[in-house]
Amino acid sequence: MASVDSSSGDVNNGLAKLSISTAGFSYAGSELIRWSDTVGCHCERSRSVCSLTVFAYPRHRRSGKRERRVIRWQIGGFQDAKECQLHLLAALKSVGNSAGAPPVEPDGPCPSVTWPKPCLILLNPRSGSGKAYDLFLRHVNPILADADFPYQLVVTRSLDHVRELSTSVPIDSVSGIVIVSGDGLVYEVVNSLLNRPDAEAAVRSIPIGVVPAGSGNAVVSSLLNYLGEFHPDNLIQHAALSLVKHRPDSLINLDVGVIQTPTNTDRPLHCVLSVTWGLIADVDAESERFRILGGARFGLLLTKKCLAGIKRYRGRLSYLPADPANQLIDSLPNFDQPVPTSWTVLERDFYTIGALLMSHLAEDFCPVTDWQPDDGLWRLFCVYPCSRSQFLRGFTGAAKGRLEGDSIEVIRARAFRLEPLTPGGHMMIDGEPMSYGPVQGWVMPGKVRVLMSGKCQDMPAGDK
Ligand SMILES: Nc1ncnc2c1ncn2[C@@H]1O[C@H](COP(=O)(O)OP(=O)(O)OP(=O)(O)O)[C@@H](O)[C@H]1O
Repeated sequence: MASVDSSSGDVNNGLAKLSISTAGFSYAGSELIRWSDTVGCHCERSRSVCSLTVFAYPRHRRSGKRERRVIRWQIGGFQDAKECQLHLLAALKSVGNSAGAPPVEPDGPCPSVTWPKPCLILLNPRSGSGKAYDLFLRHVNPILADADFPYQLVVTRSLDHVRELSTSVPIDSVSGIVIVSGDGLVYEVVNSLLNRPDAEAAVRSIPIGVVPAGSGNAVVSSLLNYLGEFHPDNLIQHAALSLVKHRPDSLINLDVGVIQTPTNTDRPLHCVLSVTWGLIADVDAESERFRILGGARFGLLLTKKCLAGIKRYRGRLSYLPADPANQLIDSLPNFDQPVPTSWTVLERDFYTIGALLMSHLAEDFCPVTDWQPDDGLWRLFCVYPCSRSQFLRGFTGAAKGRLEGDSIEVIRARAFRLEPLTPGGHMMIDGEPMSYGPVQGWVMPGKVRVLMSGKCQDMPAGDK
C-alpha cells in the first residue's frame, strides 16, 4: 500500500528535519528509512519550489512483506529552485561520496544506479495461469519506474521467438535478459545463450534476471530465499525489487548442470533447476492440463496419485559423493562404460528422484536447507516406497526442509547417472519434458550470472 509523507517549509527547516547517516535517513522524527530499502529518488523543480521524492520498500514489521513508501519533500522559499535542489542533493550526495558512490547529476531525475544499457525483458503471456502481462503491469512496472530501470519489453509470441531473441541479441546491446515467466523459460534462455557460437562471452556479458509468473517458480524462490528476500505472498514484488537493486559488479553466480543422454553426448542440455523422474516428473507432466490453476495444479495431481497408490519405479542411481576428496569434474564416461569405482551405486525401487541444483522444487517445496548458488553440487532428492502415512509425513516435512524417517533422503553429489529400469514414464528437465531413459549430469559452477541483489551496501538512493 502506498503511503505519502511530506514535510514542507523553507529549505533550512526541511533539511533540519532530515537526518542522514550511512545507514539511512529519518525525517521529522520518523523511523529510520534504510538506504538498502530505497530503490530510487526523483527530483523536480518548478519556479521556486523543489520537490525531492524518495521511493523506499521497507519490510512490514510483522508480515515481513516489502511495501512501497513514498517520501516527499516540497521545499520553497528559494530565489532559484536549482539552488534548492542542489542543497537537497548535496545532503544525500555527501553520504554517497563517503561510501564511494559516483556523484549524482544535480538536475532531473536521479536514478538509484546508473545502468549503462537497458535490459531486454522477455514476457511469456501464456505462463502460469496466463496472467503474466497483468502481473507485470500491476506489480513490476511501478517498481521499475521508481528505480528508473531502463528496459525494452518484448511480449514473446512463441518458444521459438524466445530462442531467436536470446541467440541473436548482440552481447554489448543489453545489460541482461529478464525473464517474466516460469522456470521453463529460464531453462530456454540459458540453453540459448550456451548454444551460441560466442557462448562463453554471452554468459559472461548477458546476465539473466527472473520475475516469477509461472506455476512453479522454483528458480526465483531459491534465489530469493538465499538472499533472505523470500516472501510467499509477495514473490513477484520481492523479485522485482531484487532485480532493480542488483549491482553490476556483484551479481550472483549460478551453477549450470550439463545433462547428457545416450543420444546427445556431443550437444548436452543445460539445466539450472532439476532433472526429475518418477512421481515428481509424473505430477509435473500430467498436471499441464490444469495450468489454469497455477501452482495449485501440483497439489491436485499429487493428492490424486497418493489416493490411487504411488507408482514404484525401479532404477539404478550412481553418484560421486560430494566429500572433500572428490573434486569438481568436467566430463563423464560414455553410457556404455561403467561409472568409476569411486562412485556409489544404488539399484532399487524408488517413488521418485529429483537431481536438484536449487533449494526449491516449487514455491512451497524446499527440501534443501544448505543451498549455495555456486557450490557445484547436485542434491539427489530420493523418495523410497513406504506406507501412505509415512509418505505424507515425510513429503510434507521435506517441503519445509525437515528430513525425518528413512523413506526420504537428500544426497550431496558432484555428478550422477540415473538409469530407469522400469519402462515408460516421464523425465523432466527444469520442468520441461525430456526423452525417457538413461541420463547423467555434472556441474559447471557459477556458469551464469543473475541480476539480483538482496545484500546491498547501505548508501543513499540518489547516490548509488
Ligand atoms: N507466447 C509464448 N512465449 C514463450 N513461451 C510460450 C508462449 N506460449 C507458450 N509458451 C510455452 O511456455 C513454456 C514456458 O513456460 P514456463 O515454464 O516459463 O511457465 P510455466 O510452465 O507456467 O511455469 P513453471 O515451469 O514454473 O510451471 C515454453 O516451453 C513454451 O513452449
